[in-house]
Amino acid sequence: MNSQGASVLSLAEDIFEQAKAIINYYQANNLAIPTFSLQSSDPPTTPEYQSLQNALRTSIEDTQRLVEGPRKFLRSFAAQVYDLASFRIALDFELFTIIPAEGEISLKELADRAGLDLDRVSRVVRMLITFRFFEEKTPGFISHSSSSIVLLKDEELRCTVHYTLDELLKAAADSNISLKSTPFEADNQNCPFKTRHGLGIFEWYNANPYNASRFARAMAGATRSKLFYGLIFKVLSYVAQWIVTSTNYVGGGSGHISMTLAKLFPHLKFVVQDQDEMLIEGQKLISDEVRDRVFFQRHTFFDQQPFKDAAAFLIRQCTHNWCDRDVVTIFKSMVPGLESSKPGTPFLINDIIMPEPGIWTRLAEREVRQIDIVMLVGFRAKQRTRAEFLALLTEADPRYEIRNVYETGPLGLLEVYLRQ
Ligand SMILES: C[S@@+](CC[C@H](N)C(=O)[O-])C[C@H]1O[C@@H](n2cnc3c(N)ncnc32)[C@H](O)[C@@H]1O
Repeated sequence: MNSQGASVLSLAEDIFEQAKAIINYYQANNLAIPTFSLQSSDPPTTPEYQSLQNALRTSIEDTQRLVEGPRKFLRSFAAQVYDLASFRIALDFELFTIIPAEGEISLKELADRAGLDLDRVSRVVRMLITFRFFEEKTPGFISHSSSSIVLLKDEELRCTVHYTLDELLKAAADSNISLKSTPFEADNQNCPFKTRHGLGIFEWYNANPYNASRFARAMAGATRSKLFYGLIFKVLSYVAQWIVTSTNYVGGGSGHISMTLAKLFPHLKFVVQDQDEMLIEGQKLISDEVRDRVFFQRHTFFDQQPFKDAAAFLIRQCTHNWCDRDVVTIFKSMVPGLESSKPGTPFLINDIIMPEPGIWTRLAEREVRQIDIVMLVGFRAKQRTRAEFLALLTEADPRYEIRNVYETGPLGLLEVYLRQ
């Protein structure tokens, strides 16, 4: 049935069938069915499970919309500002890490240790309890819930939520000011982040090492995706068969991807190029297992690529930070590196490849469009479709060709070569 003809009852029937399919998946794969207990494990991340999950979430969302109607929806949609304010306070005052993994803490002790008065700590915590973050099983005593404990245990996820609710939320709030002041300019000097913080995002991180370190940890966690490793693995396995040399990773951040890939490909070396702050973070993360095969090099991708004879060049989640004009420069700067490597050296672009509207399911499309708007707020940049990538590559050098596109998941991969 198309969504216009959906009724609450037909949607409820869909929900029942979709929930059964999810339970069948758990049973068929011998997995424990999720509960709200602290021991409950994360849902699977396989494409098959994600498609079942998406279908059920879409039906639940549609049912909720029909039942509450647009007026009530809009009220709670706009009130998310206050939900986020509570979350932000809880993160800034470290409530997620002060509350112990096991047992309870009194609100009084929580307030003392957080350095905030009892009244406001209690109100924030009780607000979050309405979202199943934390529990108050004994009046006045707080414990973790299955939702909040992940923010205690997973530091990278905590960093992701925190930097989003800190520097990015502030910038997002000023989007209108930024776009009204320069409605026809789109680059990182004319973006909401700069309007709010006075500097472009990377200059700001260079000037704010605490935030840069949090951002680097967030990147390491938020983008750790099995699907990504699957895609890169596929292409590097092919490359690694016949070249035993270095893979060059441009804008490689702290080098966490290279470190993981170095473990998967023990005969490959990796050169991670980035700005100072990210490389310092990388030196902290590197383990002895890969120390002799992952190297760091300070390099801006706007300058000509100095690395020669690479097995592959990889740029991951960088082009989305830059406007078209800058991406053309990045692609042009890569040419000397490709020309000084063996013919057929791939240039791998690992980023979201935006779908044309309406091709993906509604929730899957929303997820990548949210990231597209992050790029607008942070950089006045964008996520690009395959056709948009091709146009910029061709403008940079007409010899560029896209030979393969892997776009089975949210993070895609373009396999690009310089035609001989
Ligand atoms: C969104 S992060 C992606 C990091 C990493 N590639 C990953 O996938 O986790 C963008 C990276 O681009 C780097 N960057 C920004 N400007 C750069 C420049 N001019 N040259 C090289 N790297 C740069 C940033 O420091 C940051 O590490």
